[in-house]
Amino acid sequence: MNLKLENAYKEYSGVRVLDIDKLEFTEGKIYVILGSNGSGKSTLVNCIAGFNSFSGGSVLYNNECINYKIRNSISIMVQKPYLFNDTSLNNIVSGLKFRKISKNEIAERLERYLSYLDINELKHKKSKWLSGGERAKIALLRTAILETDLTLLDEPTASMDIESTINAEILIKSMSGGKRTIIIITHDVYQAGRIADYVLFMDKGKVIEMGLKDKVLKNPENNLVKQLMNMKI
Ligand SMILES: Nc1ncnc2c1ncn2[C@@H]1O[C@H](COP(=O)(O)OP(=O)(O)OP(=O)(O)O)[C@@H](O)[C@H]1O
Repeated sequence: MNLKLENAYKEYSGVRVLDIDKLEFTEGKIYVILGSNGSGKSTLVNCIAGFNSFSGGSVLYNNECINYKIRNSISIMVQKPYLFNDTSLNNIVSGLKFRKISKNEIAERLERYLSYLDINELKHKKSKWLSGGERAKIALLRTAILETDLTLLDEPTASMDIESTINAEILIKSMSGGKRTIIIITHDVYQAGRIADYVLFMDKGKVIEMGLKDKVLKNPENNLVKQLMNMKI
């Protein structure tokens, strides 16, 4: 898959909160988006996924405008995931059932994906009883199991404990193996170092730095990114 944005922007009441000159995402790579609060990270992924809409500009997926058919190739775990009032397991497979995936295929994917995150005790629990980190694990599995060509993850591990975070990262890396592309938002620079191929840095709606992980994290060009990287503890 290839996703190209050009002059894509989002405005609320005339105020531009997202302003992308040119941005391209390519097949089989993990892109990590870092940046300050309110810099437009969620707006960007929500607009790509169709949860929100760009106010203008060009957004091409494999050289086509994003339409209903293409949306099936894109999945998103939003920042505050909504879980259905059902068991964890039913939440995880809900998207697959909606897409009419066969029972055998669902069983095979469940076995594969549940091996990454230990949710044995949560499987039959109703979502309303889950803790914040537990909800995040179910929401991540529900998104990952769809195996879409493009997966967008908005701070997927923000509420997870240390072990779950590392396991989630192993899952995320396995998802990208081969052709799938992952765009993930995080505030954890070390997480970016562990999983990214490319890192993007956003500020005030703009991408102020983008490049290979080592370049952006160790030798950035933008002054703000330089300052922030020097603040790392
Ligand atoms: N519906 C809305 N109406 C007006 N402003 C909005 C709306 N939704 C988002 N914004 C503004 O758009 C800007 C970008 O928000 P966004 O959620 O994309 O930031 P973010 O980089 O994901 O932040 P965080 O790191 O805090 O999650 C913010 O200033 C926010 O207040």
